Amino acid sequence: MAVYTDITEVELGAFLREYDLGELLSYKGIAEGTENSNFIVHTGSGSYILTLYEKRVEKADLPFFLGLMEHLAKRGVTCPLPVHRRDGAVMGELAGRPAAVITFLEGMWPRRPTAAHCREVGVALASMHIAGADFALSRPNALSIDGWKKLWSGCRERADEVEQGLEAEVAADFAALEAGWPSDLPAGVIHADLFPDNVFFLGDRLSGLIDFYFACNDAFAYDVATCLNAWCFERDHAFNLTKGTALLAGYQSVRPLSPAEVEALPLLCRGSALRFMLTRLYDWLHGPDGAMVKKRDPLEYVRKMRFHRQIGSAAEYGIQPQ
Ligand SMILES: Nc1ncnc2c1ncn2[C@@H]1O[C@H](COP(=O)(O)OP(=O)(O)OP(=O)(O)O)[C@@H](O)[C@H]1O
Ligand SMILES: N[C@@H](CCO)C(=O)O
Repeated sequence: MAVYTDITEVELGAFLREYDLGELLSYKGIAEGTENSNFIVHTGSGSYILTLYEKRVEKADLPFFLGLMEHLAKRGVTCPLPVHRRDGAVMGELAGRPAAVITFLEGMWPRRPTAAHCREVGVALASMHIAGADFALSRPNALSIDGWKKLWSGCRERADEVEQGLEAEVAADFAALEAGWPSDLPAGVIHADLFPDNVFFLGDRLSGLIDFYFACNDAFAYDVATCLNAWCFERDHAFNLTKGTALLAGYQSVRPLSPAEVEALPLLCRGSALRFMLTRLYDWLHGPDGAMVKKRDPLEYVRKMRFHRQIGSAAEYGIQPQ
């Protein structure tokens, strides 16, 4: 998170009067994250997270995101619960933004993920995929190939400012991905942004998942690909096979991947790397430059795109025969 939109104590006090949370004791902006404005709020009844939804979140999608958290929590996936207002609604408006209050999850995200963390994430991801099966709402993935193209058209001309030759490199990737992108893999509700900073641990035990604001309906194996990218590379950009093996084994201990999913994995990893490279590149070139916003490096994901281009089969990620 970040803080793009600031709020006053008076505004927040008035907003919280719509809830049954007791009096406002204190609140503070949270520096982490990039997408929305988040505050930790302490009231007479406990601690909560207040989120003001910023540019990438459509107000019309909030019932999907907030309803999904409630649905998953009821099925045993630990995640924040949206707090209902006195009138039953789960969202309101604050400082001109759609806003919601969710419960505070204990735990810390792992700054240096280990293979043990990766295994737990694999288990949690597969459990989420299964728990989402009977969620009544659906939402197409706005950041699949068409969405990538829109981002690309907004930064293509300036891509070479970030890395010489990037424009041509990405154009070639688009061609390969469009030609081979699978459309018939097992699909359902996916998290779509399950990076280490969205997974909390208490010691070695996973204590919860947060940040469902990219969740959507898409191929389950695409979510696995996103996690391989986010969890299994080292700071020197090398893929860590032990971590890949652990993540995939954890996932498959709950939901085995089909042969078609395994075969598609290298292309899905490549596509997911392009997706995160593009949102990072877009933000790199277009701001935001507001207070408490840390820009993420697009080149980290350019390196991952290059890695996946030379992968021959999913065995190189550590997939074990089931
Ligand atoms: N339910 C929660 N319980 C405890 N802390 C939370 C909770 N939700 C968010 N946070 C804190 O706020 C930070 C940012 O939250 P979140 O990841 O949802 O923001 P974001 O702007 O959507 O970020 P991202 O860049 O990951 O998309 C988290 O890293 C965590 O420190
Ligand atoms: N997880 C994303 C940012 C939030 O969507 C990234 O690291 O680029």
